[in-house]
Amino acid sequence: MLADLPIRRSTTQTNSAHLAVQAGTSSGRLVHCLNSIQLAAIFFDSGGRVSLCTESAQRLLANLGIARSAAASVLQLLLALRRATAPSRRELFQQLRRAVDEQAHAAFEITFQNQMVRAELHPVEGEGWALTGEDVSARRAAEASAADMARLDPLTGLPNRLLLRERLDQALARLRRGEEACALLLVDLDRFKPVNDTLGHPVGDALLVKVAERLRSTVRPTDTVARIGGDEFVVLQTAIREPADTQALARRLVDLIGRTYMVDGHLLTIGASVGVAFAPADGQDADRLLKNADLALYRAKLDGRGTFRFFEPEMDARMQARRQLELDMRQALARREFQLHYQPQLNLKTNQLTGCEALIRWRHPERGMVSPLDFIPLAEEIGLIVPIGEWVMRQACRDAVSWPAPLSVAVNVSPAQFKSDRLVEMIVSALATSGLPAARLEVEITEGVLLQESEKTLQTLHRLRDLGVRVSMDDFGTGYSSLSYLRSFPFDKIKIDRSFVKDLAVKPDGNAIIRAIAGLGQSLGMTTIAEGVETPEQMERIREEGCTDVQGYLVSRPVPADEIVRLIGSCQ
Ligand SMILES: Nc1nc2c(ncn2[C@@H]2O[C@H](COP(=O)(O)O[C@H]3[C@@H](O)[C@H](n4cnc5c(=O)[nH]c(N)nc54)O[C@@H]3COP(=O)(O)O)[C@@H](O)[C@H]2O)c(=O)[nH]1
Repeated sequence: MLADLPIRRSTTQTNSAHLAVQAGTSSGRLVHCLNSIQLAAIFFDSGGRVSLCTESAQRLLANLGIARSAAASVLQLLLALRRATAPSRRELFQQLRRAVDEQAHAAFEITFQNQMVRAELHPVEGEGWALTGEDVSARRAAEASAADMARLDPLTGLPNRLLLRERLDQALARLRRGEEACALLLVDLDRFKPVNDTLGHPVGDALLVKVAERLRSTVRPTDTVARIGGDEFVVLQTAIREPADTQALARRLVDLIGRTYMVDGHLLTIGASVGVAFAPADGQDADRLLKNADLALYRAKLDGRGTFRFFEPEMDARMQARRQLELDMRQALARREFQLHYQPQLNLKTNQLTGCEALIRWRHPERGMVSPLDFIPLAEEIGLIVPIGEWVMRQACRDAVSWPAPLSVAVNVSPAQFKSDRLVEMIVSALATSGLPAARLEVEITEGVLLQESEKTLQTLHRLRDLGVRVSMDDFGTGYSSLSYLRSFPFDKIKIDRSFVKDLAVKPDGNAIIRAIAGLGQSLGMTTIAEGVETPEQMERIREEGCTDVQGYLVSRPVPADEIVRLIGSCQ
C-alpha cells in the first residue's frame, strides 16, 4: 500500500518514520492511509501552508493546546510550539528554525504537560514540508522507570552502587562549590553469613530487608542509604556541621543493627562494623573516599567488630605493608622459604622424649626470619593457611618418619584448614607418602576450630581419630569454654597454656589452676602437658601438681630438623 503513496524512503534512513514526501500527492488516499496507521502527520505546501493534517496530528495539536488555525504554516506552528513549551526548549526551536531555513531534516522531542512527543520535520523535494509526530510518553516513562530500577537494589529498594556513586559525585560537587562537607560510612554486617548458611537464604534476605529499614529510619531525608553488596551497606551523610554528627550516626548504626531481630519466628542477633571517611579531609573524589572508608572498616573488624573506626592516614601505610606481606607469602611456598623447627616434649615420669611439635619458620630473603605470629594470622585470614598447612603436614610427616618409634610429631591445624573438605584426605595422603604410622601423628587444635560449624568439625575429628591420629587441645584455659569442649570430644592431650606456667611464680593461686587441669586430665584419661616451661623450679612445681608432660625452653628451644635428630639421638 505504501508503494501507492507519494512517499519515498530517504536514501540514508530506512526507518519508516524517516520519510521524505514526493511531489504530486494524491492527498485523499494519503490521508485515509495515514489515519488508518494512526500516524500524526502534517504536510505543508511550498508556501508553508498546511495542505494535509491527519486525525492523530489534530489530536496531538489539541493536546498541546495549539489551535488548528495556528498550524497554518510551518513557522506559525513552530512559534505556537515555542509558546506552548518550556523556556528550556527555546534553544531547540532555534535549531528547528535553522533547519527550516536550510531545508534540512530535523528530529526533536516536545514535553508538554506530562506528554512526550517525538517529532520529525522532513523537507519535501522542492515542495514544502512534512511533519510527523509520535506520542512517546509511555515508552519514555518505561525507559525512565527501567533507568530507576537499574539504580535500585531489588531486595531492599535501597539505592545500589550506581546511584550511590551518582549521589556521592553530586555531594562532592557541592563540596567543591564550598557548600557542605559529607561523610561516607561503610557498614558491614557481622555474623550474617551463619544466618544465611544455617537458616537459608529466604531468612537471610528478610533479615537484610529489616536491616535496610532500620538504616533508613535513622538517617535524615537528605542522606543516602545504599546497599552495595551482600551484607554491605553505605550511608552517605551530607550537610555535616561537625565530625561529632558523624560520630553520633556511626554509634547509632552499630547500636541499631546490633539489636535483636525477629525473622520468620527466629530470634536473630547480628552486629555491624563501620568504617568512616570524611570529605574533604580523607579524600575529595569518590574512589578515594570509598577506599579510605574501606580501610577504616578493616580496622574496625580487626579491633573486634561491632564497632566503628574513622580513617587515619597510617591505615593506608599498614594496608600497603600487609599487601606486600601477602604477596611475599604467596611466593614463599614456591621459593621454598618456609622451614620447620621442632620443639621436644618430655614425659615427667620416664624423663623420656615423647615427641616434638612442628613449628613453622619463614626465612625471607630481605625480611630475615619472620615469626609465625606475624604471618600465620594473615595466612588464616586470606585462606593461604590451607596450602601452607598442607606443606607443614607433609614435611612434618616426612621428617618424623626418620625419628625412632614411638616418637610422634604434633602439627598445628588452623580453623581455616578444618573448613576445607580435603583435610582428612590430605592427612591420609601425607601419612601414606611419608610412611609415618597414624599413631605417631598428633593434630593440635585450638578452641577456634571448635567454635566454627561444630558438627562438621567434630565429624572430621572423629574421622581422624578413627585413622589412629591423636588429637590435642592447644592453649587450654585461654578460651571462653575450654571446659565444655572437653566434653564434646575425647581429646588425647590437653596443652596447658604457657600463661598459666608463667603465673606459677607470680600468682599465689597459679599452681591451683595447673593442679585442677592436671586432675581433670587424669580423670578423663588425657595426657596433660604444660607449655612454656623455662626454669627447673617451674618444672618441679608442674611435676608436683600432677602434669604428665612438659614442653619449653628448659628442655629445648624449637630447633631445625637436622638438629632435632641429633638432640633425639643424644637423649636415647
Ligand atoms: N597453624 C599453624 N600455626 C603455627 C605453626 N607453627 C607455629 N604456629 C603458631 O604460631 C604461634 C607462634 O609460634 P612460635 O613463635 O613458634 O612459638 C612457639 C614456641 O616457640 C613458643 N614456646 C615454646 N616454648 C616456650 C617457652 O618456654 N617460652 C616461651 N616464651 N615460648 C615458648 O610457643 C609457641 C608454641 O605454641 P603452641 O603452638 O601453642 O604450642 C603459635 O601459636 C603456634 O601455634 C604451623 O605450622 N601452623
